[in-house]
Amino acid sequence: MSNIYKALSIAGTDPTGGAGIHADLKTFQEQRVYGMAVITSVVAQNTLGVKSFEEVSIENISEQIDCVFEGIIPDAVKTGMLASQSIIELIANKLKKNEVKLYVMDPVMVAKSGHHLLHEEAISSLKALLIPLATIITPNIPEAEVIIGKNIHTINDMRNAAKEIVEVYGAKAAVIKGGHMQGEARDILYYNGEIKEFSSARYNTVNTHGTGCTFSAVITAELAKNNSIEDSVKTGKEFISQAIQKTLNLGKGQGPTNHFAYNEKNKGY
Ligand SMILES: Nc1ncnc2c1ncn2[C@@H]1O[C@H](COP(=O)(O)OP(=O)(O)O)[C@@H](O)[C@H]1O
Ligand SMILES: Cc1ncc(COP(=O)(O)O)c(N)n1
Repeated sequence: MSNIYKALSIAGTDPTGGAGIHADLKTFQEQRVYGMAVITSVVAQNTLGVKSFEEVSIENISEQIDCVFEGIIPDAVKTGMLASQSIIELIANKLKKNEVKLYVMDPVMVAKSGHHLLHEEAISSLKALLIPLATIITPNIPEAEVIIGKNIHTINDMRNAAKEIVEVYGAKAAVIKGGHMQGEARDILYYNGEIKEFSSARYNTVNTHGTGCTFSAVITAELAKNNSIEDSVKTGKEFISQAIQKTLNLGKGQGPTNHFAYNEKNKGY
């Protein structure tokens, strides 16, 4: 058997399997990376929206993380829904203590259904404590606006935001996702002083629940396999475009994406 690469997701749950930890583990598996998960928050949600969530205690999250690092050291770590300031503080300490070198930060703030998944007062610690640790941060447009405190209307605004998040807030790379714009779905990467763009057609579907989770999980899996930041984003974009285009049409509201589609196209299974 070839080398086994391992990835860890630290995030919230989705019992219907479209977003959060569930989407991340499916994605790691599709990308042939051994998947692990630490749960920060148990969310009651489905394709119609979020009903409620309960945060896991700090003590328990801390022990979950210690259990992972005691036994199986991940090659890359991603974070998704972190819910509170104290969880953010804990995760920042654990990432530092365990000398995590490849860290993908999906700064989850508000679900597509409109429900807040991060307490407002936690945003300043997210910026101060986690962004400087990130190998790459993957905000959507509303999240990037909150981070930089400016509105984003154009592709040029997206380029400036990606640059600012790296140069001012301290991430190594930033990719601003264009799912919330009109026209082509264009994502903008700023890394190493350069802007790179990744585009696809915009598919006319409501089934985009968990797109950001899945996209950042692909990037995490690809980084875990020692791929470059740019190649990892490119694969993330190809994976998510297929997953949106070949919709599964599940649920009564905003359905999940199709995690099978990328490998069905590329590997024939
Ligand atoms: N309707 C769509 N058609 C094609 N790509 C899309 C569509 N919606 C989102 N994407 C892509 O999915 C990824 C996730 O983007 P986005 O929806 O902005 O993230 P989030 O789930 O965090 O809000 C990005 O690569 C984005 O360009
Ligand atoms: C646990 C969890 N994490 C993240 C999202 C965001 O996904 P989306 O914005 O597509 O609803 C979510 N709904 N649930």
